[in-house]
Amino acid sequence: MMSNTNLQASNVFRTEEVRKLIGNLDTQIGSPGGEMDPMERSRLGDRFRVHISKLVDLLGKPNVSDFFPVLARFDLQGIAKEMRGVVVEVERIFDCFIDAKVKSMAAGGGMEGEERSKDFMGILLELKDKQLGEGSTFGLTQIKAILMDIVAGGSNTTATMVEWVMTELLHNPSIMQKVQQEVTNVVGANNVVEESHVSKLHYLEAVVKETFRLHPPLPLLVPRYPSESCTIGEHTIPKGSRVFLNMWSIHMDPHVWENPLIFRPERFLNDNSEKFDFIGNNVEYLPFGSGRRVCPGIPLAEKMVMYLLATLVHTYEWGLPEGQKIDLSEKFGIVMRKETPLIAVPYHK
Ligand code: HEM
Repeated sequence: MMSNTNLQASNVFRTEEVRKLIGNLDTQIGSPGGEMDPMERSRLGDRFRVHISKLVDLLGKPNVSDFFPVLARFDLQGIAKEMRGVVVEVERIFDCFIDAKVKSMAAGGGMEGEERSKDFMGILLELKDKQLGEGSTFGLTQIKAILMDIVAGGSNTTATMVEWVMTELLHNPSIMQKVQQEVTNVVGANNVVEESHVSKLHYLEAVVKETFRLHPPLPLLVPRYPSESCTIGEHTIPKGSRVFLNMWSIHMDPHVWENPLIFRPERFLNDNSEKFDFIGNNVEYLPFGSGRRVCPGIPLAEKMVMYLLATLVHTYEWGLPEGQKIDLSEKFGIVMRKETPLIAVPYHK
């Protein structure tokens, strides 16, 4: 699903969404936005965002049952009950999306036929229909489970990272200017950013990498359970124990990073650009994890974050609402979000 060919084929959806966002922002020039039209709010996508955000919050909530499994059946904090409620809502929304996709595929896939059916949902429905051999149990339940993984793993993280990068850019106006200059040089002052420009935006890439270092989106990655007992340094890790890797702390290690608390994208330029990639080759920098559980969504996440940011900084000047200051505090959770959401004001250039 994340192959170059498939991502290329789904480019049209990303472009459509980014253009829609710009259309929306054009109506909010000079205002902090945030207030959504009630009709908009009731749309499926908005409901979906609320539920996914709640689901991610619940996943990261400290649960006494994790420490005393014998208490799990009592669900003392009501987390399991609340989670079941959210999952039912999300499943209902998936059902609507699946129905709509089945109808559109039956009708020939819409405007560009083949091309338009090449989104994730289209690929999964095709797999279901292909009957993956004797005894295959790949049905709607499995499709919904995969969608849950992909959407929960992909949407909140991507949105959170765009918000963190914009926060750092507003906090560092000279870096914002350099990014804008780079995008203008590559794209042209009067042209619109296309996804194909993204690979040429090296300074923006360094800004994104530095933001991932300072604000790793999954600060503890996903937990590991060693299948055999092992010894690391002086520590024995018993088989089956739950191991968390604290990437937040590794990304701040002064033995690895000079002045680790300073936002300095230059540390990711030139030779360091390849040394610190996203695919988990360097244990000092793992914003997407590493090994068998490395994030499978890296190619899509990289495209989306870069494309969206390049478009936002190229289309508008940005400021804060009157009298407000940037708040860089983090809110701990499975995804590390901002303590207070960023409210930024777009201005015409
Ligand atoms: C900026 C965006 C994203 C960030 C920072 C991010 C980060 C991560 C990290 C750190 C992990 C855990 C890796 C590990 O523990 O080794 C992970 C897992 C995962 N990510 Fe992402 N991710 C992003 C976007 C996406 C997207 C767009 C998708 C799907 C389209 C996705 C799907 C997943 C899935 C399914 C897993 C679980 C993999 C497994 O447990 O085997 N992610 N992600």
